[in-house]
Amino acid sequence: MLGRPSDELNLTERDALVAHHAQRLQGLRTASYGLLLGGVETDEGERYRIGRIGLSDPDDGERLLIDWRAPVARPFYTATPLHRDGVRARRRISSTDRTVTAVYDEPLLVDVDDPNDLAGVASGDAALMAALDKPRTQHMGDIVGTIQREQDAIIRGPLAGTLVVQGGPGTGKTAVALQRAAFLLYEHRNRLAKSVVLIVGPNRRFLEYISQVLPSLGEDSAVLVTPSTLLPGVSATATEPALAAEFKGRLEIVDALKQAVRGFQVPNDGSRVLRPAGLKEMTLDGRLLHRVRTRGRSGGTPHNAARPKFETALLTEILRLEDAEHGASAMEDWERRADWAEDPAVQELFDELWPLLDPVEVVRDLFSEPDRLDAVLPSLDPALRAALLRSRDHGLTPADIPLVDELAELLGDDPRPAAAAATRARADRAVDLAYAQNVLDMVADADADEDHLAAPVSIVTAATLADRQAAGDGRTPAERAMADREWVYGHIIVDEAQETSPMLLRALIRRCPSRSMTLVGDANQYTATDSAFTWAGLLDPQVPRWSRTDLTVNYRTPGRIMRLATGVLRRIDPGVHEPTSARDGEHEPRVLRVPASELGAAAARAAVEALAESEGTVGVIGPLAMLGALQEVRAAEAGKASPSAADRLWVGTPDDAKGLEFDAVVVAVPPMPEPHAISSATWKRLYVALTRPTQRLTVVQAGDVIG
Ligand SMILES: Nc1ncnc2c1ncn2[C@@H]1O[C@H](COP(=O)(O)OP(=O)(O)OP(=O)(O)O)[C@@H](O)[C@H]1O
Repeated sequence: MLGRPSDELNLTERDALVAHHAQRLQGLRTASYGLLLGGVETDEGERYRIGRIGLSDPDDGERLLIDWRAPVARPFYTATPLHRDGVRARRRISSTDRTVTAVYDEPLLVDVDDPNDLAGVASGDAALMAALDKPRTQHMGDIVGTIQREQDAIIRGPLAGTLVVQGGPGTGKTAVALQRAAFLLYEHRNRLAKSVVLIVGPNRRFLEYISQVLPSLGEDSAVLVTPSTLLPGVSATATEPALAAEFKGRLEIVDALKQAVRGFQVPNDGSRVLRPAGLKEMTLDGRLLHRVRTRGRSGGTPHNAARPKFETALLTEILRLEDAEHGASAMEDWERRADWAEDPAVQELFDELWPLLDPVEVVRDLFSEPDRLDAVLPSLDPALRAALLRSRDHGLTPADIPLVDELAELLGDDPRPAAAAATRARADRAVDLAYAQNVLDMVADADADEDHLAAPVSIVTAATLADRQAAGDGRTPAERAMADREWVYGHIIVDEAQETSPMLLRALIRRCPSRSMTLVGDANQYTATDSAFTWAGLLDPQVPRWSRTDLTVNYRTPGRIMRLATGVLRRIDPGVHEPTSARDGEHEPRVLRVPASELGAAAARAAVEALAESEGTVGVIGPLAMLGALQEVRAAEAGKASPSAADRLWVGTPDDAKGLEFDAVVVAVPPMPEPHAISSATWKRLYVALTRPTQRLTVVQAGDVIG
């Protein structure tokens, strides 16, 4: 078969089978936690049980469980007494791991004017309330049992096009975005399992926080990155002034980068003297070099890929000079070119006049060499210029990453090894694809007798298997996507999307040119600059058509706390509409005023109290300057009575806290200027901090800006 030695074939077949079944088993195991979500009874008396995955009886093929994403499961989420969708009763089941903890029955065929009937309907809310009141852990849970109607419409929205989901804090944007990823992977499995969904979150802690959601829904064809880790092999660990970051995020920088690359192509600084081995020296004058540069640039080939074109042009000029000096040569042109190309002096000239460039190095050069920066951005404001310039060994910042990506495009690959490798890869791929199809046919035969295990994880296709085959190391499509800068994803989800700069959006569109994207975020949580954020401002220049849906119910922050938080937001926008809290909560927020010198100690005391008050998570949110002291509380707690205390305590800045939530939150507010002098980004950071709790809030402030 396909000319492979039979031993190798058997081994690979066995590997493919083992990998396939191991993946299926893992999916079934994961789905078995909280497997049964509930069910519906239709007007015709039919009953459907809804589950995390679909299952059929192996003996008679009867459907035992319907996958929550199947169209017939939809009324489980959307039916209400007013819009029953043919359903007369619903049952929701809550469970912890494999134990059922509560059953909520909800008749929908009711007289909505009869209070007795409505009592039954309220038990649907009880399931939601129970879910909202559950203590939080370090990992976000899925909401598959209690998705609300307005959320369901977003989750099941079409794959094509760009969808913006705008919603205030706690409206479930992250939860909905992840459920949507799981839905799309189910609905468009053939396409997305291969092409993979990219999920972009604000920071590493956030990715860790959401990391369990997709696996718990049986999905693994997703890659999770932050804007700092978007590019394989490059990561941004340094920071820079907001002024510089904002400027680098503008689309205008693309022209500057193009100019910067041109700055490396045959510098316009006079003539060069070539000293070939054993021959008379030769002067390459400015006009000649100009011609060579023009030919190298012709056709708009990326810089590195254009190097052979430049070399050919330079050699043509050298031959011409040689002919002029010594008369026409008897040797063939190609022989003479080959001879010259091997001369070390010529090679040195190639490297000097058209160096092969690395995108990271170009970024380093551009922002550490004042002359280079001035050449491409001649009339920069002095403060901005100072903010952009840094030492050459300064680390990359998140705003540099889209620039590195842009430069990678402008530079192209090193042409020499790549050309040969690409041809080889194409030939190998054809063989691997045919081979993988054979293995799959065999797996399908082996599966015929266990059809009931409707695969909860990605179905292995010939291309997928071929991909792993070609990679030679059993990597999944997600792993391959993560390692490939040029991977084109099937769909992109961006969380905290209000922080996306135009340049980052450009880099993301490059990874999904069809613009099949879901962007979730909140304009009121935009903190990168003091300007107001609008979705149209971000999207219109790069996404011709996009639609927007708003989420309006806050499932996290109790009403009592939300009122305090909204007061803060009204300082910058008196007409702002805050989301309505799903519950009012039981604990009034506490606001304590302390001398500035005692702020750290007071926040630490409040954190210890909060840890004692509940079993849940506690977040301490404060300014960067205070974090060291607060981290010490965290360390001290590790040694105290409750073994879980240190694990339950998190400490960070408002920016770190974006997207996260805690059962209890302590916000430390340092001394502030008069309210009118506080920047809008600072007010928004306070708003982010105050909206993180699910139960309790303590504000410890050195002034009186809160309350
Ligand atoms: N339908 C639901 N059922 C149960 N819990 C829900 C539901 N919708 C949202 N939640 C919960 O509400 C909390 C807030 O959700 P999420 O973090 O997704 O909000 P967000 O809009 O992303 O907030 P922020 O903008 O503040 O980051 C989470 O604990 C989430 O699980």
